[in-house]
Amino acid sequence: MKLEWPELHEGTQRFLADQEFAIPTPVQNVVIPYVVNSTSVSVESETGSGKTLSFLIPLIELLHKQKTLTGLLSLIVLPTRDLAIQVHSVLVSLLAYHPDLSATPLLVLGADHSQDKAIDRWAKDPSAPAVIVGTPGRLHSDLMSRLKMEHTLPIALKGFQYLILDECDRLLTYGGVQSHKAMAMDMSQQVREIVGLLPKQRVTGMFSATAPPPDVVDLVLGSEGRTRATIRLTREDGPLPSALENKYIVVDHRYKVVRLLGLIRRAAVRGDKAIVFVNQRKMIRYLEQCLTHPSIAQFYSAKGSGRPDPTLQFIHGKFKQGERHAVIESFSQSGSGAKVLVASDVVARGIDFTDVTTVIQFDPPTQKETFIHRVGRSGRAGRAGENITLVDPATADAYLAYLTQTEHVTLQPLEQADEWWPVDTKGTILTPEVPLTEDDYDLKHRLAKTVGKAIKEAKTVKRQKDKGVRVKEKEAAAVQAKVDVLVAKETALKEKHSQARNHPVMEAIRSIARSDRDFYDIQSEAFKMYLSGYTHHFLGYIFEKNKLDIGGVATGMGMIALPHRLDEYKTTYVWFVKESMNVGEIPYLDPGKEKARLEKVTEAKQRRAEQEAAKKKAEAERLKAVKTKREDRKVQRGQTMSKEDLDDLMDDYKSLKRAKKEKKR
Ligand SMILES: Nc1ncnc2c1ncn2[C@@H]1O[C@H](COP(=O)(O)OP(=O)(O)OP(=O)(O)O)[C@@H](O)[C@H]1O
Repeated sequence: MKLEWPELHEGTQRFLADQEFAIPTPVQNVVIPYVVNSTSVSVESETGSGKTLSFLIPLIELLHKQKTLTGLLSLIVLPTRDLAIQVHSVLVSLLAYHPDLSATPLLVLGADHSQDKAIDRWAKDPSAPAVIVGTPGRLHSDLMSRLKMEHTLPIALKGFQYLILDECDRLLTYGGVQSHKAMAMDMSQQVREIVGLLPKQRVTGMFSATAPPPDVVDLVLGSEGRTRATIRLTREDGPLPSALENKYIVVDHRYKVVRLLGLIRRAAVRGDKAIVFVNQRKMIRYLEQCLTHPSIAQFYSAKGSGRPDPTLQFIHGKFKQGERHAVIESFSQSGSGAKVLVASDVVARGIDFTDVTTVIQFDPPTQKETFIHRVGRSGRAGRAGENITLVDPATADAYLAYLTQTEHVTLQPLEQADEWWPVDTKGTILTPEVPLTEDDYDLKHRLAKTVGKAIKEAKTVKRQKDKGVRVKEKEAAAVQAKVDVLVAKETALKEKHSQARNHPVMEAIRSIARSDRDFYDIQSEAFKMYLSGYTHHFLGYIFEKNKLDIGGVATGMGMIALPHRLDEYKTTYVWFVKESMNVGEIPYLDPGKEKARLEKVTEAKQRRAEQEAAKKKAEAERLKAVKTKREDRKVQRGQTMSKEDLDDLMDDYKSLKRAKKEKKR
């Protein structure tokens, strides 16, 4: 396939020359001519392949073709604000080369009011030519509803030409994860309603690295009588760019954080730019507290390599838009030394970070398509890149097999993995002393099933013996021997498990937890969320809740105690060494917070003491009242006998005597 730019407007040619884009990418090569000729397209093309310009360049060409530009000319819908900002900025740069096009590029985003005035101005006069880039929520419930309510939609849509749905599968379907379902269903409904309002005579472009199902495409593009093309430009042998290397490391939950420090050190030593994808934002908060702590930062230092220590940044969906934008901008800039961004999936799709060399998946993604999008943050536009996915021994085989068979992505073990552990201040590599093997893990699960059963069996035999039931001695001894063997194995394995605690990184994390209440709270929250989030996985048959090594997760996070409420997980075999300290006594480092906490503790103690004293007093009064009542009754009873009953008794006695005398006579 010969790659050359088609005949484009002179402004676009200058833009491409300035960007030094000598030839189009394959997707641009195919898509641009279709759209310029008013053919709707559904495009599936790998991450980083240049889809953005494949829809923006023809937009400009279409605008040039139009005689008069009026109202909303094109609508570009994207699933996240960051992505919308990015696409809007490319559009603005491109339009700058076309001063003769009088279309205003507007950005319509939820929780961003910087463009409110411009949007308001346009909504008041929607015949003004505009191209709108936005996210579904704000477009649907703000802009479109307003135009509908003010009956100006027909004016606004008079000159409408081109609808673009980028990351269309995310916009129109949900990823199959329950926790996100409600939100994503909402988004797809909003998008469908927006599409329903637009003129049927239009060009539509649907773009993603992971196409939605054909019925969803039909719904948007129309199945019959429309000029449309389905373009699939992914490689035959897999959906990922060929320059991407895909690797994995098997790591027990106990060593997951330790291993992450090792991989950050690897990035530092090599001067990489890496993104670490983590499933939950609370875990990101925990990692932020943990990794940026001075006692932990030493473990991933690049000391001795001649390179500076890495810069760490963090991002998740709860960051304010301004902060999010600042992090994305600063991470995108190149600089000396390694950069590591610990991120949630908020930046998994579409964000065009420059020169990301490595993607580390701390957790396997919970949504099907996310793997491809996460990995696609590196190896963009033909550059080299690598993906390192962390898998735990219990799920490794099944997960890797799933990736190969269903996603057509085969991961290779990370070479020289033994080197990539944290270091101490002298530069010595802190390899775990007792790495747990897959066999250990299997054994643990077998023991979980057999030890309890064997102990129960032995108890039944003992009970029968105690009752005098005759039990064959040989059989009883065999049952006991079985118990002894299993318990010995269990003890040895437990010992091996608990030895993981001795790793200096874990000791350092526990030491923070013992002395910093904020850290302890964040850590406990992250742990709880990790457990509940573990089940919200589209591969629930691989990531089974009752097989999760809870004790391992807690140990690996450097926890000193397990949160109380783990009832839900009682089926799991939890091996965890709890520290003897009373966690209620962990202080806040912030003097103000600690003072307030101590005051609260004192108040609570005082309140408890007062309540106790009041209770005692009430009890004493009650007892006293009961005693008095009893004594009163006794006295009362005594008085009645002497006054009335004794007289009666005497009378009875006298009359009896009299009667006897008379009888004798
Ligand atoms: N013709 C070209 N030649 C060289 N680089 C290009 C060309 N077109 C685009 N690029 C660059 O390629 C990078 C990736 O482009 P883009 O963000 O459009 O990818 P994408 O296919 O949308 O990726 P994703 O699926 O992750 O959203 C960008 O940095 C862009 O500037």
